Amino acid sequence: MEERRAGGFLVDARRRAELKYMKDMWTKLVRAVAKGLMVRSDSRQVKPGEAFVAVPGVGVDGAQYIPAALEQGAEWIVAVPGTVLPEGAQATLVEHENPRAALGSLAAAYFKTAEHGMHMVGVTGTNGKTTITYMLEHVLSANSHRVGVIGTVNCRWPGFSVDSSMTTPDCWKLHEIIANMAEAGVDTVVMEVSSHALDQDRVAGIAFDVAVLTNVTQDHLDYHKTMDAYFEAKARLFTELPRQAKACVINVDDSYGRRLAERCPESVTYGLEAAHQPSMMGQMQSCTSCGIHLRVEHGGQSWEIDSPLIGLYNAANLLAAQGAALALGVKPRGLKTLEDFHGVPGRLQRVPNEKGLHVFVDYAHTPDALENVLSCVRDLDFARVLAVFGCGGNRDRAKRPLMGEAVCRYADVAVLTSDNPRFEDPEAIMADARPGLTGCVQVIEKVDRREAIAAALGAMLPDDVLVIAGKGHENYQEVKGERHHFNDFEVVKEILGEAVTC
Ligand SMILES: CC(=O)N[C@H]1[C@@H](OP(=O)(O)OP(=O)(O)OC[C@H]2O[C@@H](n3ccc(=O)[nH]c3=O)[C@H](O)[C@@H]2O)O[C@H](CO)[C@@H](O)[C@@H]1O[C@H](C)C(=O)N[C@@H](C)C(=O)N[C@H](CCC(=O)O)C(=O)O
Ligand SMILES: Nc1ncnc2c1ncn2[C@@H]1O[C@H](COP(=O)(O)OP(=O)(O)OP(=O)(O)O)[C@@H](O)[C@H]1O
Ligand SMILES: N[C@H](CCC[C@H](N)C(=O)O)C(=O)O
Repeated sequence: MEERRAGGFLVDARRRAELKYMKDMWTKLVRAVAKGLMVRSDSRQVKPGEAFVAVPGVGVDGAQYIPAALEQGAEWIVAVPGTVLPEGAQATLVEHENPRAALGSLAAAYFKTAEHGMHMVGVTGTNGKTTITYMLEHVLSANSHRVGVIGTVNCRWPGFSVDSSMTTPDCWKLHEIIANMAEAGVDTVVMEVSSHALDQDRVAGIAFDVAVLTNVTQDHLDYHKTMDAYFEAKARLFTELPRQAKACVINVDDSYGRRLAERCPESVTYGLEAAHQPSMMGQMQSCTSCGIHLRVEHGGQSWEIDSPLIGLYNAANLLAAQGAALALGVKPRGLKTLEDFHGVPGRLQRVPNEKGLHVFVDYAHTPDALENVLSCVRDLDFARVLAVFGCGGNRDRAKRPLMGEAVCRYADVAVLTSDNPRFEDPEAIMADARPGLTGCVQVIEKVDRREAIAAALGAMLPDDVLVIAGKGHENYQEVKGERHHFNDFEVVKEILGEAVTC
């Protein structure tokens, strides 16, 4: 047998022939998919003649469903090297080191993703993704782009909107949405890219023109285990070919942002702190309950933005949106349209009421977000700060006491309750958060979220402010796999005995 040394390994002729065969089969499969062959990653959906990609899942290995896919009539199986099809199987096996990435390539071939010629913008980071996508949609639409948005709240384009169940949809679905957007005449897609999605190659097959990093603070350690692994998942959007974006917009006020910027020397770096020498520098002229007045310097030019949004973190979000818009060719004078941007549903959204109470609904569900939103209202002209919060079940347990600490630091009254307990015991989740509340001025605990909101409203005095955190736009409470209708905004209005008008 002929043997040759290659890259330090012994490669025999048979293996080389096998590799060539696999490459040919892969090319044949991609061609067939480009012509309309359907690909499934769920065996239950396979129809005769189709292809099945066996994805090594987080919970279960898709390879165990190969026999089921064959029974359903799959004629192509894509699986990791070393997979053996059951005896007598008629299907063609195509080996791929990374079936999730293979699924992305096949989806791109099926939906002709690269041919649409759309601008693709990906926004990642622990907090601020949704806010920035809304800002970008606003400024780009005002500058003659036809924008489609994919994110936590919904997936939308002019004349169409559907609620989301995930921040970043599964790979095949994502390519399908992009194809639908192209058909509807969208020229720019602005999407949130979660760390889960990056880790699971849900954005495989998509070439980003612009990538934005907002910040990396504690969340999702149940999944990523360490902050470093969490950061590396996010970094894939910026540094890993072929996902690598052409223009990178990075927040260097954040320490992980600074780390990422070192790996992306050409990036637009933004920040509010001169010490970090951002290429796009924001200088706060004022930040009050009336809004933000921001001066921006970039590329030898400077301009000012007067935004009705409140909170220092929104100044950072405005910088991110501007950096991405500039990268897409918007001129500084076109950025002025951000002054008419009035906010995102469920993000520091006021609940107007006849009693004149200062009540806000917000989506803060991480320690950093709570810190940001509560410090923001603390600095405004209210008397006491009251905060209702809970921690999500089947998510990062380690963030729970830290969320409590963040609330304790800024709230005079902390109201601990439930927020999507999922498959966990809500009382046990509250017990995890409780240690963070030691030393709080006043703590109220109510496992039932409606009762918690009622208690907080009942404890309010006229000049107080109440932030109901964690659910934002969500209209459900998820318990044991079931979503029960629940919306903080509506619940406040119901408790106050008022009709919901917006
Ligand atoms: C924990 C997690 O992230 N799970 C994601 C993961 O699922 P998985 O790998 O565990 O899939 P699995 O259920 O084990 O199945 C493995 C494979 O076997 C296949 N299968 C399964 C059963 C069967 O009979 N036949 C069959 O072929 C499945 O179709 C799958 O391809 O891969 C799936 C496909 O992409 C995702 O839908 C799924 O997201 C679940 C639903 C989820 O809730 N994820 C959350 C945590 C999430 O991703 N959240 C982020 C937002 C985070 C944030 O920033 O706040 C998001 O982007 O939404
Ligand atoms: N730049 C920011 N830095 C820190 N906190 C922020 C920032 N922007 C928004 N927040 C806080 O985080 C909450 C969630 O904001 P947003 O929905 O924009 O983030 P997200 O990254 O999309 O969150 P998710 O990944 O859970 O969908 C807001 O309600 C606010 O409390
Ligand atoms: N995308 C986030 C949303 C959390 C929202 C909050 N209400 C919760 O349930 O913890 C997650 O799935 O972790």
